[in-house]
Amino acid sequence: MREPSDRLQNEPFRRLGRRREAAGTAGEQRSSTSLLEATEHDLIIQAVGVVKTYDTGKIRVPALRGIDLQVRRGEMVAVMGPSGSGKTTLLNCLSGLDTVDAGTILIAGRELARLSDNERSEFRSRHMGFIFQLFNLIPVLTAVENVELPLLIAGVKPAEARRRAMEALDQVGLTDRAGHKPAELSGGQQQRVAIARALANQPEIVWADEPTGNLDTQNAEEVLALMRELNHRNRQTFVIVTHDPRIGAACDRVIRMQDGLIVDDGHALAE
Ligand SMILES: Nc1ncnc2c1ncn2[C@@H]1O[C@H](COP(=O)(O)OP(=O)(O)OP(=O)(O)O)[C@@H](O)[C@H]1O
Repeated sequence: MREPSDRLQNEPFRRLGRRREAAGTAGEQRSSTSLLEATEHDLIIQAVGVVKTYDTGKIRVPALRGIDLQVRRGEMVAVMGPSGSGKTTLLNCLSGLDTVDAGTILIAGRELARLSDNERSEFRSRHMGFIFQLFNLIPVLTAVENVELPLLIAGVKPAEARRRAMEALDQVGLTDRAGHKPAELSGGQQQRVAIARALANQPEIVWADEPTGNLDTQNAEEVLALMRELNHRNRQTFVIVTHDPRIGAACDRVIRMQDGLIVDDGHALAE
């Protein structure tokens, strides 16, 4: 899992380490504590100087213009900001779905950019879960088949994949809908299946891009409550891109973006 040799390899991360040493405290406590109290092991996301520019041939769009960010294990953070401010790009870059032009990103101590495509995919399937606005369920498969598919692809034996998929459906309260296809489920139920799929491999970190964007108010509230409960119960880290202020209010902190920059990392009060 974690490769100590991958960690703290460059100066910005070493500086961060020294700041924490100077603070001299270990930290199992969450939220109101500042980053200075976090141990290196506590930080599941460390990003320094991340730059991403889309080059469409005709125009160059500077989507991320120098992002520094740290997220602690078990935190639930919202990424908010105006349309086009770079939220989805940030999520895609942090999770290794997209490449960056400059800067360094460590996830659970690993620098994904240094891995081969296969290693990166394997790392993602072992350590990360993804939840998208449009659920991205496969229509011809039942709920349980949708949940177990990534496990089968990751090489988990069928019986074990089915057991874990049913357990994940149980966690999201959908055991009785395991045999239903997506079209036979409500939008909120479909998103809960997608959450079960994201959780089935027990990832350390869950990335969600507008998870309630396609849901009515009641379903959105249920999905939010579910994510919060799972975050508390399993101590999984959630990074949620959202326009929904209720999600922001329910998270441990809100990271605000504007024009490709983080203009507020939500730690101002704590530091
Ligand atoms: N594949 C792409 N090619 C070119 N430009 C892109 C691409 N993807 C995003 N962009 C541009 O990069 C900038 C950041 O986009 P991004 O989708 O990250 O913003 P966002 O904050 O998630 O927006 P929204 O809230 O509308 O989803 C925008 O100016 C967008 O037009």
